[in-house]
Amino acid sequence: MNKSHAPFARSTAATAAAPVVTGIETVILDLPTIRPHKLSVATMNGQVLMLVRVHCSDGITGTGEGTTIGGLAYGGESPESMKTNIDTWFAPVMIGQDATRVQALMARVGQMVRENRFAKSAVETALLDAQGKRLGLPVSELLGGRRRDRLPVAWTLASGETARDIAEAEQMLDLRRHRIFKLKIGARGVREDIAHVAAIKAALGDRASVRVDVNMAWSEGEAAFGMAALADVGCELVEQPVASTAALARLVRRFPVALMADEALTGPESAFELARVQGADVFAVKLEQSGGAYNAQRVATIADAAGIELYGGTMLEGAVGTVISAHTFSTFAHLQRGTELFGPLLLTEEILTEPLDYSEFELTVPSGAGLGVTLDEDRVAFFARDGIRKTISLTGGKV
Ligand SMILES: O=C(O)C[C@H]1C=CC(=O)O1
Ligand SMILES: [Mn+2]
Repeated sequence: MNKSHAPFARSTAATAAAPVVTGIETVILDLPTIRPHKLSVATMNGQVLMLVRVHCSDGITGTGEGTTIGGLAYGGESPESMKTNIDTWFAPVMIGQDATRVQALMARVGQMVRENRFAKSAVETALLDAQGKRLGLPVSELLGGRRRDRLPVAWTLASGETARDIAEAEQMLDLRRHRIFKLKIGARGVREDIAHVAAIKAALGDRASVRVDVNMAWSEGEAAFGMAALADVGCELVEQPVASTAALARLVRRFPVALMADEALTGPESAFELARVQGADVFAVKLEQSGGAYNAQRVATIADAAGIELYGGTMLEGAVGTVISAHTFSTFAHLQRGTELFGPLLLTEEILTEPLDYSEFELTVPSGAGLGVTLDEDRVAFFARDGIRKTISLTGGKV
């Protein structure tokens, strides 16, 4: 080997100096939501989080999260499959490896685990959290450096009832928490949905921006009719009305309303294809869908190069998944459409020792080392599946 390359030739295997991964733990949490959340693909009556902890030989532990929407209703992974796959397949590949070389270690995982973007995102988050704590730096700085400390946050109106959605939007405006609203449509007929959007936009007027997410429920014909009608009632953006990229490309720019890709966007390759066929005005970038923070940054770079706008999406993650997304979106060169990082606010329970700061329509990106948040271990133990709560209910409170 050429000696001059020696410093860069270190494998991910353990060296005397570098801390290594010593253990990986996973846990599933079942958390209640403030109300049912109705999407065209599923109605969520609670949220399930998979937390992963990566322990390292220097005593540092990093935490990551894997979360889905409606179990398997949205994609090929569930919190339970992530837990099984991390325990069974990721852990043996990672244990004993240099914990400080996050990208090299994730490449090693990638050689042994072909798919499983969500689980990879969770594990990469934990490695980044640990490395940030080790270096005393926020994860945003490991990702190239934040460009902003605060992110605008949209709220999703998805109670399924127009009047209740309007009341909820008014409450959010009063609290100065959200002024961008995403309406979940597609479960009902197109005309009924348009009337729903029109009523909400008419009630909120210029005080708020209104967008919709169809979650692929429409045919191309319904989408053509629906997008024209949505433009007429003052909706400014339509998210993933149809499933296919080819159909998105036929719909884009035909109507005076922006078209955003979500489900069609599953990482850099699909981002490149969407850009190539000019299939969207906006990308909803999600860390889990992209396969982690670095891949989300690659998606954002492709969008920038193609003149596509960016929106920071969510898989309705809890605090940990939300915060890694916030760190990553804070590094994007452009974030024209803001974010929807409201996941923790949909849950009735706080699992951090200090809640995230949502104020003045924005979320503050934490500035402490690593993710910059601390889990409340008692709460985690309480909500763990098969954990304390179950023990209490089985024993009638006598533990
Ligand atoms: O965008 C989605 O499809 C999923 C998610 C994001 C916000 C929300 O309410 O649901
Ligand atoms: Mn969506």
